[in-house]
Amino acid sequence: MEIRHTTNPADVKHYTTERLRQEFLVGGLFEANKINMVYSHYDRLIVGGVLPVGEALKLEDRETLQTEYFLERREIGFLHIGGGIAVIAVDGKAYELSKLDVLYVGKGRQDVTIASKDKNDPAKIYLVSATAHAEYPTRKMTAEEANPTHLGSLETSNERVLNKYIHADGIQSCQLMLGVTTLKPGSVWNTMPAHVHDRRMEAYLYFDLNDDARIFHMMGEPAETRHLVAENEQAVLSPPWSIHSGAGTSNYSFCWAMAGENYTFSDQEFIPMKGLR
Ligand SMILES: O=C[C@H](O)[C@@H](O)CC(=O)C(=O)O
Ligand SMILES: [Zn+2]
Repeated sequence: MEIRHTTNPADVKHYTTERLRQEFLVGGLFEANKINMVYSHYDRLIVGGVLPVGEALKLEDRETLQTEYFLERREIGFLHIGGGIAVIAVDGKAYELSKLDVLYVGKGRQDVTIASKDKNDPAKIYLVSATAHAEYPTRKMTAEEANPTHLGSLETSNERVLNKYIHADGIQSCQLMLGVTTLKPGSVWNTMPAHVHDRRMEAYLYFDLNDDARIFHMMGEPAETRHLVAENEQAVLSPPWSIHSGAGTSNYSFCWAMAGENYTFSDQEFIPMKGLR
């Protein structure tokens, strides 16, 4: 899989648009019959996309991980982002996922395969994996079970619903946290006021955008902001020192996932508006 190394904020402020995209933007994840993954050295988080249209695809990359099996020292979350029903088999037990369902699989499960139930109606599955030291049970959660939190307002163009799946009060994990935020029609801003959490990195996957829609994803140190222009189904790797906020040309959804220290969703430092540059 592709490896992305870490960067120093003192250097990043000198990056061109192209270099920023090379380091932080991830595209092309969803290709027929492939599991495409990117290994970030920020908290060793792996993000990936799966679009199974044939035989079940096995989760593996021995060349990169140099372990006997993928989850030997890792845990993983799968999020169904659209299309037909997905079938994820974990050591022989099959779980069916529909849109916005999440499946967590803990350390130690040796055989994980991903397929579409109907090859003519393929599923799109996004995955996020972090290193793990202990085993937690495999668990599926639907959006309804994910404890929706209502945030923002239409007046400030950021009315949205935040669903937390994998976190301290939801699906248990070692360090992985994962959820989905969906903007209401007419709302375009996510995560503003912005925040940072130097204890954890974060990865976003933007989805449910039209082909012509774009997200201007805000990143950088609060007083040194930059942006990435993202398309549908592109991911952003957000360093722990960076804000992660976006404005779209329409409403959209995004998956947010975090790994690192402090397994507490509310461990965030909000940036006062006067602190943004
Ligand atoms: O640390 C938490 C993450 O940045 C997201 O949960 C923020 C988010 O989804 C939102 O405000 O809409
Ligand atoms: Zn955050």
